[in-house]
Amino acid sequence: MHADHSGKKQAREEGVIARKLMARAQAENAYAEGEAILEVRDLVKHFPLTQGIVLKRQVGAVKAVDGVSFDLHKGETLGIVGESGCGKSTVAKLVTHLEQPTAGTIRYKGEDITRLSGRALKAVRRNIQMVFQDPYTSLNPRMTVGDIIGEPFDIHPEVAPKGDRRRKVQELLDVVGLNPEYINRYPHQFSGGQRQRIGIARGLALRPEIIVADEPVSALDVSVQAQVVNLMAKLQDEFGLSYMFIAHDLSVVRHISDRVGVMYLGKIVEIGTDTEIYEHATHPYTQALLSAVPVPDPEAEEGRERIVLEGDVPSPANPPSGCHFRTRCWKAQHRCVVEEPLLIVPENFTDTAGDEPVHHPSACHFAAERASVMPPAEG
Ligand SMILES: Nc1ncnc2c1ncn2[C@@H]1O[C@H](COP(=O)(O)OP(=O)(O)OP(=O)(O)O)[C@@H](O)[C@H]1O
Repeated sequence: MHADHSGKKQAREEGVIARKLMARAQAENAYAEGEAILEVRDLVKHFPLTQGIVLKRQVGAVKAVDGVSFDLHKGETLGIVGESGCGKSTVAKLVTHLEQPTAGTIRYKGEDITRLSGRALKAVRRNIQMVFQDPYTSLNPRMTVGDIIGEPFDIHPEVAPKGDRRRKVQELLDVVGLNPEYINRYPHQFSGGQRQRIGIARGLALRPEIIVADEPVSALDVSVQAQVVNLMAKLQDEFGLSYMFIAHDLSVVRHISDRVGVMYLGKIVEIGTDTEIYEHATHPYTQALLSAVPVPDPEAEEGRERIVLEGDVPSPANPPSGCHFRTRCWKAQHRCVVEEPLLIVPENFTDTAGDEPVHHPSACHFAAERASVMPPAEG
């Protein structure tokens, strides 16, 4: 009796949150360009490590995401960059509610959406969509392109009533630069770049406000990568989308990102505008990544320093004490072993020319610019 009552109460509350979120999403100008529509604070995801087959015992935890905070502003692209295993995909899954966080909060348009269920979750999911990395495995080979792109309408029939679906799917094909007549074809009949366009069309079907793209171009040839990134930039303008764009190297996100966050072992170690990160990086890890960014002009390449990081990323099940990066850092000192650096704007600190104060946060006790590793500014 009591359980039934609380179940009804929960359903009612979910309904209220769902309606609030839908109403806000529909109020076109409720959120102006540049306002934070997503606020992530102290997000943590630990995956338990267990031993034993019958009686499973927890013997530790993989600290995939270990205290991540950032804002995503309306209409912007936030690039998230870092080596394999640093927790980028897990952040993406937490934001899109494919995983539940161990701790921390996610607010969407001011509303706490961290632990939603039922109708409220459905409403949020409609507005925060994911585009996956691998266009070869993320599309069901037995479904036609029309069915793949139209599948989200099964869950949200209010967006496209049955009789209107074919037209909507054809519109989406057109929007992503594919021939609307291909609606009955199967994924294997398309190239890698075209398949990623199909994935993007599917992500757009419910007219979300936020798209979380997890390495959307990493599986594609370099020549095709630029086309897909350009398409995403065009769609962003057309639909006023906000993107979280995940990649493992800095060169991919440079063209599209307004701001970039650099992740290492479950934490953001530096975050700033594209100019701050690409021209005034102060964290040694960001500098190492920047030094590996290829530049086409051999003259510009001359005199640039290449920082080669020793060893692999340590296991997130057993990260180093203090600063997680210290085991691979040439600046590491005793302080780095005992004191974890906070992600803060370094105090009284100016750029390499000594005239501009540095304004962006960097989680390093010895944050400082190193001009010799920066790739030249984009022309
Ligand atoms: N479901 C899970 N169970 C246990 N460990 C997991 C799970 N998902 C991810 N991990 C671990 O969490 C860490 C972070 O993984 P994640 O996939 O988020 O990293 P990533 O930076 O996206 O790497 P990649 O680019 O290789 O996908 C890794 O050590 C990974 O093995």
